[in-house]
Amino acid sequence: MPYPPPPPAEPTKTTPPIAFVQRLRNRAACLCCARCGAFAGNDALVQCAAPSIPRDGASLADALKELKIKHRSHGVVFCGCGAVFCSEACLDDDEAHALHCCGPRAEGDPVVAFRASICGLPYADEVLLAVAVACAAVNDSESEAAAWVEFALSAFDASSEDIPWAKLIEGVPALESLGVEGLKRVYGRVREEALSITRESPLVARCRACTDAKDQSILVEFARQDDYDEDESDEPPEDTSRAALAVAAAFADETSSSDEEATEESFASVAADAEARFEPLEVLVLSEARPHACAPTYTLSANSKSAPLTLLEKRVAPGPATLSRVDTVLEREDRLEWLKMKGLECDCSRCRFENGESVSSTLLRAVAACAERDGRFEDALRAHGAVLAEDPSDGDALYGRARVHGWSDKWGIERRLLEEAIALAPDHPDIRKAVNTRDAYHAGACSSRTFGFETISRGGVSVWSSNSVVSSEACATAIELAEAHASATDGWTTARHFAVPTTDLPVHASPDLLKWFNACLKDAIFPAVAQVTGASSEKLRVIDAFVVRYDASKQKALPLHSDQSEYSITLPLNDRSQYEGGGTYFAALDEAVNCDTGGLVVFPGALYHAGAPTTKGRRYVIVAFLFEDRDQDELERRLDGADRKLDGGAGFADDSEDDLSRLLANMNDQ
Ligand SMILES: O=C(O)CCC(=O)C(=O)O
Ligand SMILES: [Fe+2]
Repeated sequence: MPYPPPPPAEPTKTTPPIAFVQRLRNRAACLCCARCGAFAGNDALVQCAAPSIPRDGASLADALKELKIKHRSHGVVFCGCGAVFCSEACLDDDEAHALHCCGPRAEGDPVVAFRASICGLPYADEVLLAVAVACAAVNDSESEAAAWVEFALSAFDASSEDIPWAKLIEGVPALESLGVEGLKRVYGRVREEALSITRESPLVARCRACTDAKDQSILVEFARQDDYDEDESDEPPEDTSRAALAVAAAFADETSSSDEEATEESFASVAADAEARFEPLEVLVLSEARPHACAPTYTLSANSKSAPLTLLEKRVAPGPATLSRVDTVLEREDRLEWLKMKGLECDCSRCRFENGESVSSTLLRAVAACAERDGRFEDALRAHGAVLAEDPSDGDALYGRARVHGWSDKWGIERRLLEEAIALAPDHPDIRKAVNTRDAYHAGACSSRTFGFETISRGGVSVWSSNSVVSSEACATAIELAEAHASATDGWTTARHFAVPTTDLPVHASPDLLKWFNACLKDAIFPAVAQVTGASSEKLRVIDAFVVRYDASKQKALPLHSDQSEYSITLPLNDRSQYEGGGTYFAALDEAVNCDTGGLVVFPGALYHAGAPTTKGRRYVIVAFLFEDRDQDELERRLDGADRKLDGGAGFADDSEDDLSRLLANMNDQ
């Protein structure tokens, strides 16, 4: 990718939420430590078990025993009531939990009865959360929870929901001071104010981070059990955890060498849609203090140990730290509707901008940034456009406008806009960097060589592979250059690609490697890609190119993903005798495609693919993201005047910046 994706979240201030809710049978199947919010247990085991375990706490431990998981060795601590903790310390520390815990309680205890009666309610999580908050408040009058409860009591009408609060009070006399009315109010407030925080499924993240071989083999074994998820409820089967585990299975050492076929089978059958099917973890956080904005400056995200308040942008608008009470993806009317239900009105900069009012450039930056984060690219362009209307040489907006086109797969337009941007804001560091990357790679005339390719097709999907495109001597040189550069600098990077980071080194970071690669592009790679895809070799362009290093004892694989490219290539640099496994796995083909040193795999970037695990040794491969710059033709054709008549004479009389923008906008529409 030519740019980093939306800025990596930078935790600036940690504000622990008042309470976490544990969703034992929710769709996301994730458990958090009831005390600190850490994902309970070592990795995914408990989370995986969640769909199949009964909600009432007493049988949780039994259910897990049946699953033959030695959960204690994974650091999970269960309270008999069904609450899960990450450690004994957290269990001991959680005084609020101790208050309403029904673990040591006998069958028929009012608290047990209370839990049993709420577990079927659609808002059971919020009820539990309200109980946790109420308990924390009566336990510690200094706590944030206490202040929050006080607020709820003073400012909220009792909720009419039919929940047996009296039973709870019967079992937890300390709650008597709040009374049924008080508990109702707290609950009502929780429902109104609880903020749903979504984030990437922790399960996926965990699987990704899972490097311990022992854990992996347990995960794999678990993924293969057929009967663990039998669920007698009417709900549709929840197999997302299995899917995640199948992804994890693909990472496992033992199985990929001893029972490769079985692993590949389970991997292929479920992993393709695994990520798409995960519902993100929801942590409900109560946060009355921070004002709402539809393009907030902060977000709350669940981390491994806490829920940090995260600054969304480095260059944020001045003013108070804001959080959004609504999903920022919603249209204005829907947001207002939701806010109304929460008793809030909104007059934030985003609402005003969307209402046609004028908003300062500083605030528009936050509006644009929020739109970019949400993937609302049209909205982002409107906001960048409004900044540029005020100041046509605003570097941030010029860069933002180009970047958004890149993210929308309009790489040709992105290039033109970068050209325009560098002319208007030559000192802007991001624009300069993007232009330098763009200009680094070969573009133009290529050799007319042809290569022997095998086409692997299934269900309308094709991938091409050739065993000899670049010589093995040349490939050995590339490895030497890459390693030499890595040891002379900061080494291999691991965070250049946000969603699926590889251990890699950008080709353009090393002048020698770049020179080597450009010669390969011109002489072999572009002609080869053109040969199989039908693209014009002269119009092929590199979006990004990097040397990836897989190592059986370090990063051995890459999860399923699609690339931001029209075509992608992988070019193995070392001999197959130096490693086992490896190759590019294609979900649609259900096959990992690999080739000899200097060979080439070419595929459409949109195809769902993964880096198959390198199970032994080390594997080097060059990956490049490419596109065919057809827009150049289009631009020339239009500027030639060919379209002026069609445009009724209103077309592109000169190539002023305005006309270029219009032209680009027109091309956008096509
Ligand atoms: O290693 C491979 O074969 C695939 C790498 C890949 O897909 C990527 O880096 O985007
Ligand atoms: Fe990829």
